[in-house]
This record gives sequence, structure tokens and C-alpha cells, in this order.
Amino acid sequence: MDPHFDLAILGSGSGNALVTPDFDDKRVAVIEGGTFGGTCLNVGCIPTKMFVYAADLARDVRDAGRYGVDATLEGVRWSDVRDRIFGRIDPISEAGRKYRLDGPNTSAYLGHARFTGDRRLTVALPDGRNESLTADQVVVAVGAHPVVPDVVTESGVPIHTSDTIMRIDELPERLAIVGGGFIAAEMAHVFSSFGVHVTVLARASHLLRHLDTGIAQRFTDLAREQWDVRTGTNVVGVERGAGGAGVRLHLDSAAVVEADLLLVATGRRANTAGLGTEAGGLRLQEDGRIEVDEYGRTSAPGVWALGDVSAPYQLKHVANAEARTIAHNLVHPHDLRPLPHRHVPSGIFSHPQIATVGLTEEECIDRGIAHVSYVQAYGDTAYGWAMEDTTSVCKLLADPSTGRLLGAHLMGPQATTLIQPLVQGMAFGTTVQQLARGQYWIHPALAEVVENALLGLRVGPPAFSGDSQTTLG
Ligand SMILES: Cc1cc2nc3c(=O)[nH]c(=O)nc-3n(C[C@H](O)[C@H](O)[C@H](O)COP(=O)(O)OP(=O)(O)OC[C@H]3O[C@@H](n4cnc5c(N)ncnc54)[C@H](O)[C@@H]3O)c2cc1C
Ligand SMILES: NC(=O)c1ccc[n+]([C@@H]2O[C@H](COP(=O)([O-])OP(=O)(O)OC[C@H]3O[C@@H](n4cnc5c(N)ncnc54)[C@H](O)[C@@H]3O)[C@@H](O)[C@H]2O)c1
Repeated sequence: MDPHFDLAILGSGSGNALVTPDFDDKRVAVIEGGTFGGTCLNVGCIPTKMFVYAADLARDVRDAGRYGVDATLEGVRWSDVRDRIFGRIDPISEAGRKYRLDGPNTSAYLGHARFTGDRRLTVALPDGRNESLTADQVVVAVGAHPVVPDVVTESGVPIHTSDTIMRIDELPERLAIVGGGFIAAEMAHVFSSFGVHVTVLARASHLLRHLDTGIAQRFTDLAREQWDVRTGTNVVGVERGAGGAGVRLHLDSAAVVEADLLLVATGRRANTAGLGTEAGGLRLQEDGRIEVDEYGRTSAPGVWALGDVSAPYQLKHVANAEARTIAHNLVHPHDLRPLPHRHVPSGIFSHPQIATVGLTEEECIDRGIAHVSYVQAYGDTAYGWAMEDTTSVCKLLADPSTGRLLGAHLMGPQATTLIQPLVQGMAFGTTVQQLARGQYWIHPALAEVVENALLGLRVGPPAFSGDSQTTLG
């Protein structure tokens, strides 16, 4: 008889959080086919931001002379940076694995799982054996993997993805990055700040094309000052570089780019191939993601999905929020909660930093939504002026009749932190006037950029008489 569980969880990333006290007296199987802890901990959010922190430091040292503080960057000890980062991360992953292996009510299966029937699974263990199990409820949280275009795969030239680039032995002199999205923007910042010559090859006319066009264009202009940015370009051929080392990329413009290392960052696809979705009764979307309803239920009764394998956003805070919702839904079948997909913010930890939530101006126009917009320059507020900032902005969009925010788009220092009151305002339906004048904003903190952006929006009458927009206090 195959072992039977109350709950089987596929994937130890966000899925790991599903083992709540509600399952204290139940039997839970956690199945992990890769590194324990998933993408965010091992190859995603956490290590990238640890590298970004070091990169920001290197940049600040280089720029310090502008403020009369003479400092010289004597070097970046790549292997020390790398080993410090993974020396902190790897033990956490290992401790999580051990905890699940030895945990009181959990059984850890360390192998790749696939469905063989309704809530019936087989796990391929590393020693070649297969173990089967069944469960009352199954949660699929198997994440996504980097997609590599055929032209690169078929070349046979060694490449890196975000899964491997952070563990390389030494910094290359030249790094080429294919892709113009999140990972390209963050990795270009990290490696260029460490002294690597970076070339970014993007298909679209500007980088980060999912952003509000005004912000994406400004970011691309600033990126061009730091990296060799080729937009509107396709890689049509890949071969090894001279003497068999490095890589040579042929572009559709007939240009050739040479580099020592190639990073491919062209999106991530749900890990549904080889998962036996058909045997398990799970319907897929066209792009390979598992189809779920508003509560996270798949087409197979008793089977749920969350995170990158099914979500409309490949973001850790979304995967975490979905895990919290499904943890509730698993044990409250008559009080199901919907997956929280409203007002989802995201941040890009590049140089400059970007944060965004809600609609872009183009989306407002395309959907015929009445809106007003305002762009506040950091440099026109006290702290931004002190920093002598000339490029950073906070762009807000609001509904002129209700006074509610429709979207917020920040580009500049601390953007991912500064956006939070705006996310909060959207989540709780606070009006622009209430946000601007219903609370104090600390003077002369950088948050005055947000305050002044709110005051700049022409929405309805002011909340309190006598209010006016301030710049330098
Ligand atoms: C370089 C990078 C940087 C990122 N930075 C950020 C950031 O700053 N902020 C942010 O919000 N998001 C960021 N993300 C996205 C974020 O990491 C993901 O959205 C999030 O980790 C997804 O969590 P998950 O639980 O859905 O999947 P994962 O964490 O990927 O977990 C899935 C797990 O399932 C395992 N698995 C796969 N198939 C099977 C199988 N058949 N059987 C058993 N186990 C299986 C995998 O090995 C993996 O451990 C980043 C991603 C990358 C790649
Ligand atoms: N800070 C963060 O929150 C963060 C950081 C990194 C990654 N992530 C998540 O991980 C996901 C994956 O990141 P990503 O940068 O790989 O994807 P992305 O979707 O952000 O960008 C992919 C880029 O590759 C380009 N592209 C796609 N196919 C191509 C091809 N065949 N040839 C050339 N270019 C091609 C696209 O035009 C786009 O510019 C992101 O969408 C994001 O959700 C988040």
C-alpha cells in the first residue's frame, strides 16, 4: 500500500509555508526535486539583493567625489562577495531541508514528483528508486524555470542563467545579457558596478517595456549611460569567441557583440513539463501555467496551485500571499478566500531603482479611464535637492472624480520603500487628498517626493483649506 497523507505539497519554496499549526496532528508530505527553499532563497530575490547591496556600495564610493568626499574603489573581491552571500544562504536551505526530514508530522521526499492519477503521485528519488503516495489534498507550488531561446540552445555555446551566474568563479571582463526585463536590469547593475563591461541586448525599443512608457524611456536613457544598451535588436546567431573562449553574438542588424560570458534573461516558464498534469487532471493555460480559479483550485478536485506555476505575477510577495490564502482555504472549505491579486506592486533593484503599482498611463488611455497624472522630480523637493538629483521621478495617476490613485511609478533612490504609502492608499481606498494632507510627512525626508506628487495631482477640492504644494521647505 502506498503511504497516504492528509496533505502533499509539491515544492519547498512558498509551498513550505503551508505546513501551519492546522496540520499539527495530520500527516504532511513535502516533496522537493531541487534545492530546498526554492527560487527566492537560493537563486532569486535574496542572493540578487545581497549582490545589489554590494553593487550599490561600489557605486556610492565611485560617485562620492561629486559631494566632496574623495574615495577610491580599490577593488571588488568577487569570490569573497559570493562566498559571504552563499555562506549565509546555503545553511538556511540545508536547515530547512533537515527540519522537514526530521519534522514531527512531515515526511520529506527529495525528488521530482509527477502525477500518475487523481491526487496520486510518484517521486523519482536521486538513487533511482520511485516512491508513490496519495493524499486527500495536494498543493502544486513547483515554480518556474528560465527560458532560453532556441538560437542560444542550438548553438551549444555555454551560457548562464540567473540560476548559475551568481556562483561563477571570477568576474568576466565583458558580460553580454540577452533580455531587457527584471533580471537583465538587476544583473547589469550588479556586474557593471563591479567593473564588468556590460552589453544588454533587448528586442523592444526600450528596456522594462512592461512599465509606464515614460518611466521605461527614462530608465533606458540612464541605462545607456552605464551599459552598452542595444534595443530593437534580435540575436540571430551564437558561436564561441576567438580561440574557443567566450561568446560571439550575431545581431539582426549584422552587428557582432563579443563577450566573455553570456547571461540569458528572457523570461521564466512554469515548471509543468514532466509533472503529469494530464494524469492528475490539471488543465493548463496556453503559456504552460496551471489553470486555477479565484480560490486557487485547479481543475482536479482537491488539488490546488500557487506561486509562479500558476500566478499571473512571478513575484515572491504574490506567491507568499497566495500561500497564506491557500493555507486558510485548505482547512476552511466552506469559507474560501480569493487569491489577493489587487494592487500588486513590484520593485526592480537596478540603478536607478524602480517601483510600480497599478495602471500605467498607456493602460488608462487604452481602457478609456479618465485620469490625471503628475510627475514630481526628486530634485524639486528638499532631500532630492540636497542629493543634487537630476533624474529621479515619482509619477502618479489618479481618477479626477473619486480622487483615488490609479497607479504609481517611481524611479530613483529608495523607490521600493517610498512607494509603500501609495500601495497602502490604493489598498485601503484612501483619496489623494487624505494621503497628502490627512497625515504628516517628515521634513525634509525623501518621502516629501511622494507628498508633493500627491499635491500635484489635480483631483477634486483640497481636503483642507489653505493647502498648497510645497517644494523646498
Ligand atoms: C534572479 C531572480 C530574482 C528575483 N527577485 C525577486 C524579487 O526581488 N522580488 C520578488 O518579489 N520576486 C523576485 N523573483 C521572483 C521570485 O523568486 C518567485 O516569484 C518566487 O520565488 C516563486 O516562488 P514559488 O514558491 O512559486 O516557486 P519556487 O520558489 O521556485 O519553488 C518551487 C520549488 O519546486 C521545486 N520543484 C519543481 N518541480 C518539482 C517537482 N516536479 N517535484 C518536486 N519539486 C519540484 C523546485 O525545485 C523549487 O524548489 C526573482 C526571481 C529570480 C529568478
Ligand atoms: N525584483 C524583482 O521583483 C524580480 C527580479 C528578477 C526577476 N523577477 C521575476 O522573474 C521574472 C523573470 O525575469 P526575466 O528578466 O527573465 O523576465 P522578464 O519577463 O522581466 O523579461 C524578459 C525579457 O526577455 C525578452 N525576451 C523574451 N524572449 C526573448 C527572446 N527570444 N530573445 C530576446 N529577448 C527575449 C523580453 O522582451 C523581455 O525584455 C520576472 O518577470 C519577474 O516576475 C522579479
